[in-house]
Amino acid sequence: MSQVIKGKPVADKISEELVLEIEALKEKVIQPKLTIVRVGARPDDLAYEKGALGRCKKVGVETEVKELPEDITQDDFIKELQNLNEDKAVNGILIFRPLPEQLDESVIKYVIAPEKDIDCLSPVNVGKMTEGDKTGFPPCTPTAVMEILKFYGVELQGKDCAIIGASMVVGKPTAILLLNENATISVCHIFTKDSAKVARQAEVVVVGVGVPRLVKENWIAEGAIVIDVGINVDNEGNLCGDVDFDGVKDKVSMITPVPGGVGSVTTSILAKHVVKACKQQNNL
Ligand SMILES: NC(=O)C1=CN([C@@H]2O[C@H](COP(=O)(O)OP(=O)(O)OC[C@H]3O[C@@H](n4cnc5c(N)ncnc54)[C@H](OP(=O)(O)O)[C@@H]3O)[C@@H](O)[C@H]2O)C=CC1
Ligand SMILES: Nc1nc(=O)c2c([nH]1)NC[C@@H]1CN(c3ccc(C(=O)N[C@@H](CCC(=O)O)C(=O)O)cc3)C=[N+]21
Repeated sequence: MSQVIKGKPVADKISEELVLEIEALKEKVIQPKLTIVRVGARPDDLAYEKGALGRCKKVGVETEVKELPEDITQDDFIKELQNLNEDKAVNGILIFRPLPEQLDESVIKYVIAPEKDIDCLSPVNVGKMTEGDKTGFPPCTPTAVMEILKFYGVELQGKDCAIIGASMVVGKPTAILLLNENATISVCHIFTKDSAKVARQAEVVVVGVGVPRLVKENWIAEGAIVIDVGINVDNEGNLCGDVDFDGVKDKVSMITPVPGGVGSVTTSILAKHVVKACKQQNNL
């Protein structure tokens, strides 16, 4: 029996908890605030921004979007970021990635204040995540993957997991978070000889590659659990994942849909991280 595991119940549960936490903060006259830094207007960034602003409003996190020109210089960008680091009213900073070419992420990642870095750009947070230090902020999307697996009762200890895609926003951190739950991990990327074979041997498959419906029926073992992180627009203009949902759905035990899966939980995690940052900054 295949179960389509939706993001909404997971997102709703997180949001309900956040509403209570934020009410308690407001009684102390503390207002959590997220600032989004967007350079230019990539459709991907705008889609995430829309979801993020909507979710934050719903739970009571204040938001601000710093929209910067596509051709902003590295020096000007760093000045803007330093202002946000110093602004006491700002608890969380989300910088949309990838940044345009003239901006050097390898420098910028050391500028963002780690305690405000709610999507794991800073090496401090990458290190904390790797060590399993819960005071840090792992990236929101991989955290959403973990929350979905937890919500639907998937036991990870000792499980064989395959991750298809190895970016710093999705694949690599997901591998680390699964490893921290004592799963056994294989990570596939563009140089992997046979990703389908690796996926076929796994009990849990997490996919984040950005290729519409790449993962077909012959990639998936009978009864596997499939988490599809991809958000793509296909040739007909429809939103679709990196997994051929219709092709694999009868073979799996659980699968996330797109839309309505991981993407809908990511924004709740974002709001949750802002509240966590706010509490830490107020020594609560
Ligand atoms: N649900 C959500 O909230 C979010 C969804 N996304 C979605 O997730 C997807 C991935 O995003 P992102 O990680 O940023 O993308 P990137 O392009 O940064 O990374 C894609 C990764 O997949 C690998 N890859 C590409 N093609 C293949 C292939 N045929 N076989 C195996 N590996 C492959 C790449 O390998 P290499 O590096 O070697 O080229 C790379 O590691 C996109 O659809 C994006 O829209 C992204 C963020 C949040
Ligand atoms: N630092 C950084 N972190 C990111 O995680 C990141 C990024 N930069 N840059 C852009 C990409 C793209 N991305 C999306 C997330 C959600 C939707 C999305 O459509 N969300 C819908 C739900 C979609 C669904 O239901 O599956 C919503 O929130 O309402 C789209 C795109 C994040 N990214």
